[in-house]
Amino acid sequence: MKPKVIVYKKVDKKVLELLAETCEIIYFENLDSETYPLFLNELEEAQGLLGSGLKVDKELLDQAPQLNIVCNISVGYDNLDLTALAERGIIATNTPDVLNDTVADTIMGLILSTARRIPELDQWVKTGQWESGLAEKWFGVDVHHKVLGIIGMGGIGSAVAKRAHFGFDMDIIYHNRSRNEEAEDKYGAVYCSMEDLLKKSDFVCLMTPLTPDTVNLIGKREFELMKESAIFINASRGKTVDEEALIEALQKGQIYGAGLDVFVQEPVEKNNPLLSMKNVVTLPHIGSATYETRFQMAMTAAANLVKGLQGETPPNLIK
Ligand SMILES: NC(=O)C1=CN([C@@H]2O[C@H](COP(=O)(O)OP(=O)(O)OC[C@H]3O[C@@H](n4cnc5c(N)ncnc54)[C@H](OP(=O)(O)O)[C@@H]3O)[C@@H](O)[C@H]2O)C=CC1
Ligand SMILES: O=CC(=O)O
Repeated sequence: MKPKVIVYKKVDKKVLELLAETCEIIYFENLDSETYPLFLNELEEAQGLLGSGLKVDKELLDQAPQLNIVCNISVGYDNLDLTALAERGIIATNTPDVLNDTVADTIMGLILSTARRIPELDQWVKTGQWESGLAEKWFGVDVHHKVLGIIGMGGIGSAVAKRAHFGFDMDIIYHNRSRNEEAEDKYGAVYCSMEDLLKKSDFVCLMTPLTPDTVNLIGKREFELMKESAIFINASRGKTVDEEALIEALQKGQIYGAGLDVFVQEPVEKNNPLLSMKNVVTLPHIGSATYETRFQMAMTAAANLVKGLQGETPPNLIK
């Protein structure tokens, strides 16, 4: 008998075909108030779970006595309670690397659109306000030849460094808990302390995972250390930043602007002050959201699931 797996996210039919070779699939294109109770019913017998964003905690796992493997269609896995999974002998996987270039493109987009005020000027043109030459008050700031500080020089951070170094002649500085010699060799990235990075960077790009160590990694003190001309970019997770402190730093003019793909609460609350700031560019967590990359991520997750259920070590096992 084929093992039963639940796919709880819309995926390409090729992904379902791959899974169908070895699994019985219960498919929910998304989980909402209507489908969630049905999902819970199926969980009772499920041996595998494939999707993204679902909070997999003790409470959920108590309803999944047959579960062997949880496969995230994402590189981040802060939605998983790894201790609860380990206690039950359930393995988990993610999808690193396949999304690095796409997320790095999104980050470069945030850097450029914040520095050059692209969304603001787009609105200015479309609302018929372009009636004469461009006054200086609409000027932006340069990106090229500036200092880019990357906090979290991993897969995505390195792909950002590559673009910034080769494409924009930027000087790259970075902070991790350990050195990334490959990024140093390839992109001339210079390792520095967090404090130095914050003081020296024209663009501060946060790209760490969300872990107990990185909750509110950037807060009041960190914004105070940044240059007044600094642009802060976050595409990691909303909770790596103290959002109140970010709002305050922007309101006080402690930093020049921010480009944000992630928020503490997603979807972001309509009354979040960040949404009414002209010097803040916001995106709805689209880092990896291209057809090609989401397809690759789902295929990677499916390959992990198949291997795991065959009793082999999946390629992207979370340790
Ligand atoms: N906006 C979006 O759509 C997306 C967001 N993401 C987010 O980006 C995160 C990073 O992804 P990825 O680059 O693949 O991950 P990697 O694991 O490749 O890189 C993470 C980097 O963060 C560093 N890091 C971890 N903890 C700390 C810390 N406490 N202080 C300083 N540096 C730290 C690590 O270095 P070291 O261990 O040496 O400290 C590592 O270099 C994901 O976990 C996810 O949350 C990912 C994809 C899309
Ligand atoms: O946020 C997306 C991810 O892949 O992690």
